[in-house]
Amino acid sequence: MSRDSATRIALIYPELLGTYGDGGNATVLAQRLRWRGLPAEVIGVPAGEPVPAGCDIYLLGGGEDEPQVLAAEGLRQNNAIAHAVAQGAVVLAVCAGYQVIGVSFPGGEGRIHDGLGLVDVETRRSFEQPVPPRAVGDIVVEPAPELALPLLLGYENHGGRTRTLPNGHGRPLGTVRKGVGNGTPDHTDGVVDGRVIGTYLHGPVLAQNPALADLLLSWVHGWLPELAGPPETEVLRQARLHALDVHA
Ligand SMILES: NC(=O)CC[C@H](N)C(=O)O
Repeated sequence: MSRDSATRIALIYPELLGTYGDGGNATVLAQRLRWRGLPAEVIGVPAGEPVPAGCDIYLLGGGEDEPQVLAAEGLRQNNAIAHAVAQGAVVLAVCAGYQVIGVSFPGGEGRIHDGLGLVDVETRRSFEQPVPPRAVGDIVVEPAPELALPLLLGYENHGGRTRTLPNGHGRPLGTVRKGVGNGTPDHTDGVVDGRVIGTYLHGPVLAQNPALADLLLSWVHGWLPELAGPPETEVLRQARLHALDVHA
């Protein structure tokens, strides 16, 4: 079911959660709507500004430890994103953003900080000894079958490891075929709970994975016309999978 009003895409605190170009996820979503003749509005929300209610999609990107703590403190103040999720909004949160939407995460100084509690995951520097090295490099994830998506490609750069709480809601985004992801013994990456997705895939992830972008958009719009490509994306995806020796 499409609608006439512009789809509103909120890009949260890009100066704190924008280190890895994840703001490109907003560009991809807006462009894939416009290519279908549907209006889109990207609303940048600078740190310290109130998060607008009533957006369709909220995007949080990756960041360094201290900016991540500041972002969580700002967002927790009235937890506008949690209210929006309760109204049906979609959230895509990457890396630091993923950690922030969870229940708790470590700051650079090692102290544990509260997250937004949108998903039942917790992040620590490690759940095992010895503490594993930082996860840096390419990551390929086989999405959970019910998502009906092709392989997800990206890169990761994080120290934290993230696990689902006992009896927590949500399921992993998928199984890691290359890389680290959540860094848990089940070799998963990310979480999906309702319309909220967290993942360790940077890239920006939606540029390399247009099918994931369209999944998020379908949660807003229902059915959407098929939209191929752009063709170079598929060429680059195949080249990357070949270089990583990962087969679909
Ligand atoms: N790339 C990131 O967003 C890093 C997240 C977090 N600061 C960590 O290192 O685990």
